[in-house]
Amino acid sequence: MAITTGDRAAAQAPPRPAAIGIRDVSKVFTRRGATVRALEHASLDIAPGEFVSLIGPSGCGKSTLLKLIAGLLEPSAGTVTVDGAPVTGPLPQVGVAFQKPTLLRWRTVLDNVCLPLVIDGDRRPESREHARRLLEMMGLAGFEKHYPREMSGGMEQRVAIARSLVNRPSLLLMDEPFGALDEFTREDLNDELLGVWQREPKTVVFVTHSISEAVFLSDRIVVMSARPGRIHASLPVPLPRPRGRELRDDPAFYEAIRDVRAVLDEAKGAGR
Ligand SMILES: Nc1ncnc2c1ncn2[C@@H]1O[C@H](COP(=O)(O)OP(=O)(O)OP(=O)(O)O)[C@@H](O)[C@H]1O
Repeated sequence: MAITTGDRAAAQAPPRPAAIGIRDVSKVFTRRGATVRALEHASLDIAPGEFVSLIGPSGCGKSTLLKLIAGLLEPSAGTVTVDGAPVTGPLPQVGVAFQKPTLLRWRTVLDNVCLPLVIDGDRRPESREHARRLLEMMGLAGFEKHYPREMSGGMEQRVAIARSLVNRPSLLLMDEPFGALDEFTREDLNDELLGVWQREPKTVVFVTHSISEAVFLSDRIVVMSARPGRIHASLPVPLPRPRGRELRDDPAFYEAIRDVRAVLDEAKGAGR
């Protein structure tokens, strides 16, 4: 099931209307008189419900692209739309999860998950119940009253993911959320994330440095090249769903990893 150049071209145009539209977007940073072209002429459509990973060499603009979609940065040129409307700031339908879980030490696990509800002024008991259910889905039933200091790194990250989902975002942006975790914990969390995504379908954009993680999770992998950051290829992942841990022993999984690695090597060359 090799990924061909034809697939790459076809993947540029998903059949459904876009949840995210990135049109000829460039981002230039200026710091102490120096200019960094972080992203140049990036165009990409992401369909509703699609799980897309961004992968590429360090500094190729993955986080920048994610922050542009999140409304945390403004493009220097081009437009970013979410659900058809131009992004001008953070949006209520967008959840974000970053590499550091950044939990509030003085709040319990459940109160950390409920923080976005407090910010939204949502005091409904059913919303708090939803927070409990998310903790359960993330394998943390019984830990509601614990404090972050009593949790491991992997458990803290599970809490952060439950928090990012609590106000039922239709779009979830994740920037290397499992990058600091050991491989076993990362695989467990990949399984749990897919479980939640299958139960509560939503569009996900996921930044990672791990090819196997990107293949396991994604419908499509967008490979970026560096200096300046550009979109090099868009690769559909030809593996059926639902995906469970047995997939990690499947030769088709390794074949897909090999194909993505080859394109990533090509992208690294393109950036030099
Ligand atoms: N706020 C900023 N000010 C100046 N330069 C920035 C800023 N944010 C990012 N950059 C630069 O833009 C480029 C792209 O950065 P970005 O963090 O998007 O890359 P990345 O692909 O996510 O990197 P990594 O894989 O290492 O996390 C880098 O050269 C970085 O130094």
